[in-house]
Amino acid sequence: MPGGSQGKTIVVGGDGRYFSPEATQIILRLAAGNGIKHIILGKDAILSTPAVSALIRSHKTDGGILLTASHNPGGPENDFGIKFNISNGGPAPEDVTNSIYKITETISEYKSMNLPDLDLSKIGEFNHGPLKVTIVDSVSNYVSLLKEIFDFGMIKNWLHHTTPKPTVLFDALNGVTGPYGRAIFVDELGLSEDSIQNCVPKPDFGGHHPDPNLTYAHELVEAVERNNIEFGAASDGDGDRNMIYGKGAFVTPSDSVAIIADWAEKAIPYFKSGVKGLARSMPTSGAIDLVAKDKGLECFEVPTGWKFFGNLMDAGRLSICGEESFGTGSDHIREKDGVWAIVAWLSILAAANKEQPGAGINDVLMKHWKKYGRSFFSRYDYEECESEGAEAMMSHLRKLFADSSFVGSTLKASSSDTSFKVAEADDFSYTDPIDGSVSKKQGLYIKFTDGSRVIFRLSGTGSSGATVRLYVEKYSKNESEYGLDAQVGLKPLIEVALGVSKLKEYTGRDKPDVIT
Ligand SMILES: O=P(O)(O)OC[C@H]1O[C@H](O)[C@H](O)[C@@H](O)[C@@H]1O
Repeated sequence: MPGGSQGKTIVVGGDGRYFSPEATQIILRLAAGNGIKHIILGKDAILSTPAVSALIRSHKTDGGILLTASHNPGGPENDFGIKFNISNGGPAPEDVTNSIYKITETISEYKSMNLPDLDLSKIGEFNHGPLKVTIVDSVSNYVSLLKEIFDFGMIKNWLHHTTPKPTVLFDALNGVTGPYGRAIFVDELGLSEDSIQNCVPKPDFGGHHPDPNLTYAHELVEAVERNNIEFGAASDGDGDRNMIYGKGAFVTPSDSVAIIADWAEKAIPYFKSGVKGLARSMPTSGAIDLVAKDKGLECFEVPTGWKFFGNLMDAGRLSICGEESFGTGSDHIREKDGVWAIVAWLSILAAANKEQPGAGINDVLMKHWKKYGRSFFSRYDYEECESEGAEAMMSHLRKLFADSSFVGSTLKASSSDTSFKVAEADDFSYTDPIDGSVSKKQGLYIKFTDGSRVIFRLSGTGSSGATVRLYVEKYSKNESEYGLDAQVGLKPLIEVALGVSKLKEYTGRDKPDVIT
Protein backbone atom coordinates (compact mmCIF):
# COMPACT_ATOMS: atom_id res chain seq x y z
CA MET A 1 0.00 0.00 0.00
CA PRO A 2 2.09 2.93 -1.14
CA GLY A 3 1.23 6.43 -0.05
CA GLY A 4 2.48 9.88 0.88
CA SER A 5 1.49 13.07 2.64
CA GLN A 6 1.27 16.62 1.40
CA GLY A 7 0.94 19.14 4.24
CA LYS A 8 -2.56 18.82 5.62
CA THR A 9 -3.52 16.36 2.92
CA ILE A 10 -2.96 12.62 3.05
CA VAL A 11 -2.37 10.88 -0.23
CA VAL A 12 -3.05 7.18 -0.10
CA GLY A 13 -2.69 4.41 -2.53
CA GLY A 14 -2.22 4.07 -6.25
CA ASP A 15 -2.04 1.25 -8.79
CA GLY A 16 -5.39 -0.18 -7.81
CA ARG A 17 -4.17 -1.02 -4.30
CA TYR A 18 -6.74 -2.43 -1.94
CA PHE A 19 -7.10 -1.11 1.62
CA SER A 20 -8.57 -3.47 4.18
CA PRO A 21 -11.34 -2.18 6.49
CA GLU A 22 -8.74 -1.93 9.28
CA ALA A 23 -6.38 0.11 7.12
CA THR A 24 -9.25 2.36 6.09
CA GLN A 25 -10.19 2.97 9.70
CA ILE A 26 -6.58 3.78 10.52
CA ILE A 27 -6.39 6.31 7.69
CA LEU A 28 -9.60 8.04 8.72
CA ARG A 29 -8.74 8.12 12.41
CA LEU A 30 -5.27 9.48 11.81
CA ALA A 31 -6.58 12.07 9.42
CA ALA A 32 -9.13 13.22 12.00
CA GLY A 33 -6.55 13.20 14.79
CA ASN A 34 -4.14 15.30 12.76
CA GLY A 35 -6.68 17.85 11.61
CA ILE A 36 -6.40 16.60 8.01
CA LYS A 37 -9.38 17.67 5.98
CA HIS A 38 -8.40 16.22 2.64
CA ILE A 39 -7.55 12.67 1.65
CA ILE A 40 -6.56 12.11 -1.96
CA LEU A 41 -6.97 8.58 -3.19
CA GLY A 42 -4.35 7.40 -5.59
CA LYS A 43 -5.18 6.11 -9.04
CA ASP A 44 -7.75 3.32 -8.79
CA ALA A 45 -7.07 2.75 -5.11
CA ILE A 46 -9.93 1.13 -3.26
CA LEU A 47 -10.92 1.83 0.30
CA SER A 48 -12.90 -1.15 1.42
CA THR A 49 -15.51 0.31 3.75
CA PRO A 50 -18.76 0.70 1.79
CA ALA A 51 -19.55 4.03 3.45
CA VAL A 52 -16.15 5.37 2.48
CA SER A 53 -16.52 4.15 -1.09
CA ALA A 54 -19.86 5.90 -1.30
CA LEU A 55 -18.27 9.09 -0.04
CA ILE A 56 -15.54 8.88 -2.60
CA ARG A 57 -18.07 8.54 -5.35
CA SER A 58 -20.18 11.45 -4.16
CA HIS A 59 -17.27 13.66 -2.97
CA LYS A 60 -19.18 14.29 0.24
CA THR A 61 -17.46 15.26 3.46
CA ASP A 62 -17.45 13.06 6.50
CA GLY A 63 -16.67 14.75 9.81
CA GLY A 64 -14.81 17.45 7.93
CA ILE A 65 -12.71 15.05 5.87
CA LEU A 66 -13.04 15.43 2.14
CA LEU A 67 -12.21 12.34 0.13
CA THR A 68 -11.21 12.83 -3.47
CA ALA A 69 -10.06 10.43 -6.11
CA SER A 70 -6.92 11.47 -7.93
CA HIS A 71 -4.77 10.20 -10.74
CA ASN A 72 -1.72 11.86 -9.35
CA PRO A 73 -1.11 10.60 -5.85
CA GLY A 74 2.45 11.93 -5.63
CA GLY A 75 4.50 11.68 -2.46
CA PRO A 76 7.11 9.10 -1.61
CA GLU A 77 6.10 5.49 -1.73
CA ASN A 78 7.39 2.50 0.15
CA ASP A 79 6.96 -1.21 -0.06
CA PHE A 80 4.82 -1.61 2.96
CA GLY A 81 2.08 0.84 3.21
CA ILE A 82 0.45 3.94 4.30
CA LYS A 83 2.74 6.83 5.03
CA PHE A 84 0.91 8.53 7.83
CA ASN A 85 1.27 12.13 8.77
CA ILE A 86 2.76 11.49 12.20
CA SER A 87 5.46 14.08 11.90
CA ASN A 88 4.46 15.81 15.15
CA GLY A 89 7.25 13.93 16.93
CA GLY A 90 4.95 12.41 19.53
CA PRO A 91 4.70 8.79 20.62
CA ALA A 92 3.32 6.69 17.75
CA PRO A 93 -0.42 6.05 18.03
CA GLU A 94 -1.40 2.44 18.68
CA ASP A 95 -2.75 2.07 15.15
CA VAL A 96 0.68 2.80 13.78
CA THR A 97 2.58 0.52 16.15
CA ASN A 98 0.08 -2.25 15.42
CA SER A 99 0.61 -1.78 11.69
CA ILE A 100 4.38 -1.84 12.17
CA TYR A 101 4.06 -5.01 14.22
CA LYS A 102 2.05 -6.64 11.44
CA ILE A 103 4.75 -5.73 8.96
CA THR A 104 7.43 -7.29 11.19
CA GLU A 105 5.60 -10.60 10.90
CA THR A 106 6.32 -10.65 7.17
CA ILE A 107 10.03 -9.81 7.37
CA SER A 108 11.98 -12.69 5.83
CA GLU A 109 15.53 -11.32 5.81
CA TYR A 110 17.54 -8.39 7.11
CA LYS A 111 20.98 -7.02 6.37
CA SER A 112 23.48 -5.37 8.68
CA MET A 113 26.68 -3.40 8.14
CA ASN A 114 29.69 -2.59 10.26
CA LEU A 115 29.85 1.12 10.90
CA PRO A 116 33.14 2.71 11.89
CA ASP A 117 33.17 4.64 15.18
CA LEU A 118 31.58 7.98 14.46
CA ASP A 119 33.17 11.18 15.74
CA LEU A 120 30.11 12.80 17.29
CA SER A 121 31.97 16.05 17.95
CA LYS A 122 32.03 16.81 14.21
CA ILE A 123 28.77 18.39 13.11
CA GLY A 124 27.70 17.82 9.52
CA GLU A 125 26.89 15.17 6.93
CA PHE A 126 29.14 12.18 6.36
CA ASN A 127 29.02 9.21 4.02
CA HIS A 128 29.68 5.77 5.38
CA GLY A 129 29.34 3.26 2.58
CA PRO A 130 25.74 3.35 1.42
CA LEU A 131 24.68 5.35 4.51
CA LYS A 132 24.51 9.11 4.82
CA VAL A 133 24.96 10.09 8.48
CA THR A 134 23.96 13.54 9.74
CA ILE A 135 25.38 14.64 13.10
CA VAL A 136 23.55 17.50 14.80
CA ASP A 137 24.29 19.46 17.98
CA SER A 138 21.11 18.63 19.88
CA VAL A 139 22.15 20.68 22.92
CA SER A 140 22.51 23.97 21.09
CA ASN A 141 19.33 23.32 19.07
CA TYR A 142 17.41 22.68 22.27
CA VAL A 143 18.84 25.68 24.10
CA SER A 144 17.83 27.91 21.15
CA LEU A 145 14.28 26.53 21.40
CA LEU A 146 14.16 27.20 25.15
CA LYS A 147 15.36 30.76 24.59
CA GLU A 148 12.38 31.32 22.30
CA ILE A 149 10.02 29.91 24.93
CA PHE A 150 11.36 31.50 28.13
CA ASP A 151 12.72 34.89 29.17
CA PHE A 152 16.30 33.98 30.11
CA GLY A 153 17.02 37.65 30.88
CA MET A 154 14.34 37.68 33.60
CA ILE A 155 15.70 34.46 35.13
CA LYS A 156 19.26 35.81 35.10
CA ASN A 157 18.14 39.05 36.68
CA TRP A 158 16.56 37.13 39.55
CA LEU A 159 19.57 34.83 39.98
CA HIS A 160 22.22 37.55 39.93
CA HIS A 161 20.53 40.68 41.28
CA THR A 162 18.69 39.40 44.34
CA THR A 163 20.10 39.70 47.86
CA PRO A 164 20.85 37.19 49.19
CA LYS A 165 21.60 35.42 45.92
CA PRO A 166 19.30 32.43 45.37
CA THR A 167 21.14 29.10 45.31
CA VAL A 168 20.42 26.47 42.67
CA LEU A 169 21.27 22.78 42.23
CA PHE A 170 20.46 20.77 39.12
CA ASP A 171 21.01 16.99 39.18
CA ALA A 172 21.01 15.10 35.88
CA LEU A 173 21.21 11.77 37.76
CA ASN A 174 24.00 10.74 35.32
CA GLY A 175 21.42 10.70 32.51
CA VAL A 176 21.25 12.37 29.13
CA THR A 177 20.40 15.87 30.36
CA GLY A 178 23.88 16.47 31.84
CA PRO A 179 25.20 18.45 28.84
CA TYR A 180 21.89 20.33 28.63
CA GLY A 181 22.09 21.20 32.34
CA ARG A 182 25.63 22.51 31.92
CA ALA A 183 24.67 24.56 28.84
CA ILE A 184 21.68 26.12 30.61
CA PHE A 185 22.80 26.58 34.21
CA VAL A 186 26.50 27.29 33.69
CA ASP A 187 26.90 28.67 30.15
CA GLU A 188 23.60 30.53 29.70
CA LEU A 189 22.56 31.50 33.21
CA GLY A 190 26.10 32.13 34.40
CA LEU A 191 25.92 29.98 37.54
CA SER A 192 28.95 28.28 39.06
CA GLU A 193 30.00 24.67 38.52
CA ASP A 194 28.60 23.69 41.90
CA SER A 195 25.08 24.51 40.68
CA ILE A 196 25.08 21.21 38.75
CA GLN A 197 25.83 17.62 39.77
CA ASN A 198 25.92 14.19 38.12
CA CYS A 199 26.03 15.90 34.74
CA VAL A 200 28.25 13.48 32.85
CA PRO A 201 25.98 10.87 31.19
CA LYS A 202 26.96 7.34 32.18
CA PRO A 203 25.69 4.18 30.51
CA ASP A 204 24.95 2.64 33.94
CA PHE A 205 23.78 5.95 35.47
CA GLY A 206 26.62 5.66 37.98
CA GLY A 207 25.03 2.53 39.44
CA HIS A 208 21.97 4.50 40.57
CA HIS A 209 18.33 4.51 39.58
CA PRO A 210 17.88 7.63 37.40
CA ASP A 211 14.38 8.37 38.67
CA PRO A 212 13.58 11.89 39.84
CA ASN A 213 11.59 11.10 42.97
CA LEU A 214 12.18 11.42 46.71
CA THR A 215 13.54 7.89 47.00
CA TYR A 216 15.95 7.67 44.08
CA ALA A 217 16.99 11.33 43.85
CA HIS A 218 17.89 11.38 47.54
CA GLU A 219 21.40 12.74 46.81
CA LEU A 220 19.77 15.92 45.50
CA VAL A 221 17.30 16.09 48.39
CA GLU A 222 20.09 15.70 50.95
CA ALA A 223 22.31 18.31 49.27
CA VAL A 224 19.41 20.79 49.08
CA GLU A 225 18.59 20.33 52.77
CA ARG A 226 22.24 20.34 53.91
CA ASN A 227 23.18 23.47 51.98
CA ASN A 228 19.91 25.40 52.31
CA ILE A 229 19.43 25.46 48.57
CA GLU A 230 16.56 27.58 47.31
CA PHE A 231 15.91 25.73 44.08
CA GLY A 232 16.76 22.07 43.49
CA ALA A 233 15.71 20.06 40.45
CA ALA A 234 16.40 16.69 38.88
CA SER A 235 15.53 15.07 35.59
CA ASP A 236 15.55 11.38 34.74
CA GLY A 237 17.73 9.10 32.62
CA ASP A 238 16.18 10.10 29.28
CA GLY A 239 15.29 13.63 30.33
CA ASP A 240 11.53 13.58 29.94
CA ARG A 241 10.64 13.73 33.65
CA ASN A 242 11.52 16.16 36.43
CA MET A 243 11.34 16.80 40.14
CA ILE A 244 11.28 20.22 41.77
CA TYR A 245 12.59 20.33 45.32
CA GLY A 246 13.63 23.37 47.36
CA LYS A 247 14.72 23.58 51.00
CA GLY A 248 11.86 21.93 52.95
CA ALA A 249 9.65 22.15 49.88
CA PHE A 250 8.79 19.17 47.72
CA VAL A 251 6.51 20.11 44.83
CA THR A 252 4.30 17.18 43.88
CA PRO A 253 4.06 16.75 40.10
CA SER A 254 0.30 17.36 40.42
CA ASP A 255 0.88 20.73 42.08
CA SER A 256 3.77 21.50 39.73
CA VAL A 257 1.68 21.35 36.56
CA ALA A 258 -1.15 23.31 38.21
CA ILE A 259 1.25 26.06 39.30
CA ILE A 260 2.94 26.23 35.88
CA ALA A 261 -0.52 26.59 34.33
CA ASP A 262 -1.41 29.30 36.81
CA TRP A 263 1.72 31.37 36.12
CA ALA A 264 2.12 30.57 32.41
CA GLU A 265 0.83 33.79 30.86
CA LYS A 266 2.60 35.96 33.42
CA ALA A 267 5.98 34.22 33.55
CA ILE A 268 6.52 32.44 30.20
CA PRO A 269 6.57 34.46 26.94
CA TYR A 270 5.53 31.38 24.87
CA PHE A 271 2.09 31.59 26.53
CA LYS A 272 1.73 35.40 26.35
CA SER A 273 -1.01 35.16 23.75
CA GLY A 274 -3.02 32.73 25.86
CA VAL A 275 -3.21 29.15 27.06
CA LYS A 276 -5.42 26.92 24.89
CA GLY A 277 -6.39 24.27 27.41
CA LEU A 278 -5.06 22.11 30.24
CA ALA A 279 -4.96 18.37 30.90
CA ARG A 280 -3.81 15.72 33.35
CA SER A 281 -3.74 11.95 33.53
CA MET A 282 -6.58 10.39 35.54
CA PRO A 283 -4.59 9.54 38.70
CA THR A 284 -3.01 13.03 38.81
CA SER A 285 -4.64 15.25 41.43
CA GLY A 286 -7.36 17.70 40.44
CA ALA A 287 -5.22 20.75 41.34
CA ILE A 288 -4.95 21.73 37.66
CA ASP A 289 -8.73 21.43 37.20
CA LEU A 290 -9.16 24.24 39.74
CA VAL A 291 -6.77 26.49 37.79
CA ALA A 292 -8.64 25.69 34.56
CA LYS A 293 -11.96 26.56 36.19
CA ASP A 294 -10.62 29.86 37.50
CA LYS A 295 -9.25 30.82 34.10
CA GLY A 296 -12.22 29.53 32.09
CA LEU A 297 -10.11 26.95 30.24
CA GLU A 298 -11.00 23.46 29.03
CA CYS A 299 -9.43 20.73 31.18
CA PHE A 300 -9.09 17.11 30.03
CA GLU A 301 -8.69 13.97 32.14
CA VAL A 302 -6.92 11.31 30.05
CA PRO A 303 -5.60 7.80 30.82
CA THR A 304 -2.02 7.38 32.04
CA GLY A 305 0.42 7.74 29.14
CA TRP A 306 1.64 10.81 27.27
CA LYS A 307 0.29 9.71 23.90
CA PHE A 308 -3.20 10.72 24.96
CA PHE A 309 -2.21 14.41 25.10
CA GLY A 310 -0.91 14.55 21.50
CA ASN A 311 -4.29 14.49 19.75
CA LEU A 312 -5.54 17.36 21.92
CA MET A 313 -2.41 19.40 21.18
CA ASP A 314 -2.60 18.77 17.44
CA ALA A 315 -6.22 19.88 17.52
CA GLY A 316 -5.20 23.17 19.19
CA ARG A 317 -7.06 22.43 22.42
CA LEU A 318 -4.20 21.82 24.83
CA SER A 319 -1.18 23.87 25.90
CA ILE A 320 -0.01 22.55 29.30
CA CYS A 321 -0.37 19.09 30.80
CA GLY A 322 1.15 16.75 33.33
CA GLU A 323 1.12 13.40 35.05
CA GLU A 324 1.66 12.49 38.68
CA SER A 325 4.54 10.28 37.45
CA PHE A 326 6.81 13.38 37.25
CA GLY A 327 6.04 14.19 33.62
CA THR A 328 5.21 17.80 32.79
CA GLY A 329 5.10 19.47 29.41
CA SER A 330 3.51 21.73 26.85
CA ASP A 331 2.69 21.80 23.16
CA HIS A 332 6.20 22.99 22.19
CA ILE A 333 6.82 19.26 21.54
CA ARG A 334 4.74 16.08 21.79
CA GLU A 335 6.55 14.53 24.76
CA LYS A 336 6.95 15.48 28.37
CA ASP A 337 10.05 17.57 28.84
CA GLY A 338 11.91 17.52 32.16
CA VAL A 339 14.28 20.38 31.38
CA TRP A 340 11.43 22.55 30.07
CA ALA A 341 9.56 22.04 33.37
CA ILE A 342 12.65 22.99 35.38
CA VAL A 343 13.18 26.19 33.39
CA ALA A 344 9.43 26.90 33.74
CA TRP A 345 9.90 26.79 37.51
CA LEU A 346 12.93 29.08 37.36
CA SER A 347 10.71 31.49 35.40
CA ILE A 348 7.95 31.26 38.01
CA LEU A 349 10.37 32.03 40.83
CA ALA A 350 11.85 34.94 38.87
CA ALA A 351 8.35 36.33 38.26
CA ALA A 352 7.27 35.69 41.88
CA ASN A 353 10.29 37.62 43.09
CA LYS A 354 9.14 40.68 41.17
CA GLU A 355 5.94 40.63 43.26
CA GLN A 356 7.45 39.42 46.52
CA PRO A 357 11.24 39.84 46.78
CA GLY A 358 12.89 36.79 48.30
CA ALA A 359 9.98 34.44 47.41
CA GLY A 360 11.03 30.79 47.37
CA ILE A 361 9.32 27.54 46.37
CA ASN A 362 7.45 27.32 49.69
CA ASP A 363 6.03 30.84 49.21
CA VAL A 364 4.83 29.98 45.71
CA LEU A 365 3.21 26.76 47.00
CA MET A 366 1.51 28.46 49.95
CA LYS A 367 0.19 31.31 47.79
CA HIS A 368 -1.24 28.76 45.37
CA TRP A 369 -2.96 26.73 48.08
CA LYS A 370 -4.38 29.89 49.69
CA LYS A 371 -6.06 30.74 46.41
CA TYR A 372 -7.15 27.29 45.23
CA GLY A 373 -7.06 25.02 48.30
CA ARG A 374 -4.62 22.11 48.60
CA SER A 375 -4.97 18.71 46.97
CA PHE A 376 -3.01 16.36 49.20
CA PHE A 377 -1.66 13.62 46.98
CA SER A 378 0.51 10.56 47.37
CA ARG A 379 1.38 7.44 45.40
CA TYR A 380 2.41 4.11 46.90
CA ASP A 381 4.30 1.69 44.63
CA TYR A 382 4.46 -2.02 45.42
CA GLU A 383 7.07 -3.30 43.00
CA GLU A 384 7.68 -6.85 41.76
CA CYS A 385 4.54 -8.37 43.28
CA GLU A 386 3.37 -11.80 42.13
CA SER A 387 1.21 -11.08 39.05
CA GLU A 388 -1.44 -13.55 40.20
CA GLY A 389 -2.00 -11.82 43.54
CA ALA A 390 -2.06 -8.37 41.97
CA GLU A 391 -4.61 -9.45 39.35
CA ALA A 392 -6.71 -11.12 42.06
CA MET A 393 -6.76 -7.87 44.04
CA MET A 394 -8.02 -5.98 40.97
CA SER A 395 -10.71 -8.65 40.38
CA HIS A 396 -11.76 -8.40 44.00
CA LEU A 397 -12.21 -4.63 43.60
CA ARG A 398 -14.11 -5.02 40.32
CA LYS A 399 -16.48 -7.44 42.00
CA LEU A 400 -16.97 -5.05 44.89
CA PHE A 401 -17.72 -2.17 42.51
CA ALA A 402 -20.32 -4.30 40.72
CA ASP A 403 -22.24 -4.77 43.98
CA SER A 404 -25.01 -2.17 43.99
CA SER A 405 -24.67 -1.60 47.74
CA PHE A 406 -21.03 -0.42 47.44
CA VAL A 407 -21.91 3.12 46.30
CA GLY A 408 -23.37 4.83 49.35
CA SER A 409 -21.51 2.60 51.81
CA THR A 410 -19.16 4.06 54.42
CA LEU A 411 -15.51 3.00 54.71
CA LYS A 412 -13.72 3.58 58.00
CA ALA A 413 -10.02 4.23 58.68
CA SER A 414 -8.31 1.59 60.84
CA SER A 415 -6.58 3.84 63.37
CA SER A 416 -9.17 6.59 63.85
CA ASP A 417 -12.89 7.27 63.58
CA THR A 418 -12.51 9.06 60.26
CA SER A 419 -14.78 7.59 57.60
CA PHE A 420 -15.56 8.23 53.95
CA LYS A 421 -18.82 7.67 52.07
CA VAL A 422 -18.48 6.13 48.58
CA ALA A 423 -19.94 8.40 45.89
CA GLU A 424 -18.76 6.55 42.77
CA ALA A 425 -16.61 3.53 41.91
CA ASP A 426 -15.62 2.43 38.41
CA ASP A 427 -12.94 1.42 35.93
CA PHE A 428 -11.75 4.54 34.11
CA SER A 429 -12.64 4.70 30.45
CA TYR A 430 -11.71 7.47 28.00
CA THR A 431 -13.20 8.50 24.71
CA ASP A 432 -10.75 10.62 22.76
CA PRO A 433 -12.65 13.82 21.89
CA ILE A 434 -10.68 14.23 18.66
CA ASP A 435 -10.74 10.81 17.00
CA GLY A 436 -13.42 9.06 19.04
CA SER A 437 -11.19 6.12 19.98
CA VAL A 438 -12.10 4.46 23.28
CA SER A 439 -9.59 3.25 25.90
CA LYS A 440 -11.10 1.02 28.59
CA LYS A 441 -9.87 -0.43 31.91
CA GLN A 442 -7.48 2.44 32.64
CA GLY A 443 -7.56 2.23 36.45
CA LEU A 444 -10.02 1.45 39.25
CA TYR A 445 -11.15 4.47 41.20
CA ILE A 446 -13.34 5.18 44.21
CA LYS A 447 -14.57 8.75 44.65
CA PHE A 448 -15.92 9.76 48.04
CA THR A 449 -18.59 12.31 48.85
CA ASP A 450 -16.02 14.79 50.25
CA GLY A 451 -14.16 14.83 46.91
CA SER A 452 -11.36 12.46 48.02
CA ARG A 453 -10.26 9.65 45.68
CA VAL A 454 -8.32 6.40 45.81
CA ILE A 455 -7.11 4.71 42.63
CA PHE A 456 -5.61 1.30 41.94
CA ARG A 457 -3.62 0.57 38.77
CA LEU A 458 -1.23 -2.07 37.61
CA SER A 459 1.83 -0.44 36.09
CA GLY A 460 2.36 -0.78 32.37
CA THR A 461 6.10 -0.22 32.66
CA GLY A 462 7.30 -2.50 35.49
CA SER A 463 10.01 -4.88 34.33
CA SER A 464 9.31 -7.99 36.39
CA GLY A 465 6.20 -9.30 38.11
CA ALA A 466 3.47 -6.72 38.68
CA THR A 467 3.78 -3.26 40.15
CA VAL A 468 0.69 -2.16 42.03
CA ARG A 469 0.19 1.59 42.19
CA LEU A 470 -2.10 3.10 44.80
CA TYR A 471 -2.91 6.78 44.40
CA VAL A 472 -4.65 8.80 47.12
CA GLU A 473 -5.99 12.33 46.94
CA LYS A 474 -7.77 14.50 49.48
CA TYR A 475 -8.78 18.09 48.91
CA SER A 476 -8.65 20.63 51.73
CA LYS A 477 -9.82 24.21 51.91
CA ASN A 478 -8.72 24.43 55.55
CA GLU A 479 -5.77 26.81 55.72
CA SER A 480 -4.53 25.39 59.01
CA GLU A 481 -3.86 22.07 57.20
CA TYR A 482 -1.84 23.47 54.28
CA GLY A 483 1.51 23.10 56.05
CA LEU A 484 0.89 19.43 56.93
CA ASP A 485 3.06 16.62 55.63
CA ALA A 486 1.02 14.87 52.92
CA GLN A 487 1.44 11.49 54.66
CA VAL A 488 -0.18 12.91 57.79
CA GLY A 489 -3.02 14.58 55.88
CA LEU A 490 -3.70 11.38 53.91
CA LYS A 491 -3.32 8.74 56.64
CA PRO A 492 -7.03 7.90 57.13
CA LEU A 493 -7.60 7.67 53.38
CA ILE A 494 -4.58 5.40 52.87
CA GLU A 495 -5.89 3.12 55.61
CA VAL A 496 -9.26 2.97 53.88
CA ALA A 497 -7.61 2.15 50.53
CA LEU A 498 -5.53 -0.65 52.04
CA GLY A 499 -8.57 -2.03 53.86
CA VAL A 500 -11.01 -2.04 50.96
CA SER A 501 -8.50 -3.53 48.48
CA LYS A 502 -7.17 -6.17 50.92
CA LEU A 503 -3.82 -5.30 49.34
CA LYS A 504 -1.76 -7.03 52.01
CA GLU A 505 -3.86 -10.18 51.79
CA TYR A 506 -3.58 -10.41 48.00
CA THR A 507 0.02 -9.30 47.48
CA GLY A 508 1.62 -10.27 50.80
CA ARG A 509 3.15 -6.79 50.99
CA ASP A 510 2.80 -4.65 54.10
CA LYS A 511 4.69 -1.64 52.88
CA PRO A 512 5.37 0.04 49.57
CA ASP A 513 8.82 0.20 47.95
CA VAL A 514 8.43 3.82 46.93
CA ILE A 515 6.23 6.56 48.36
CA THR A 516 5.90 9.81 46.48
O1 LIG B 1 2.27 2.40 33.84
P1 LIG B 1 3.21 3.10 34.78
O2 LIG B 1 4.35 2.28 35.25
O3 LIG B 1 2.47 3.78 35.90
O4 LIG B 1 3.93 4.24 33.94
C1 LIG B 1 3.24 5.26 33.38
C2 LIG B 1 4.18 6.11 32.56
O5 LIG B 1 4.73 5.29 31.55
C3 LIG B 1 5.61 5.91 30.65
O6 LIG B 1 6.74 6.38 31.31
C4 LIG B 1 4.90 7.03 29.96
O7 LIG B 1 5.83 7.73 29.15
C5 LIG B 1 4.30 7.98 30.97
O8 LIG B 1 3.60 8.96 30.29
C6 LIG B 1 3.43 7.24 31.94
O9 LIG B 1 3.00 8.10 32.96
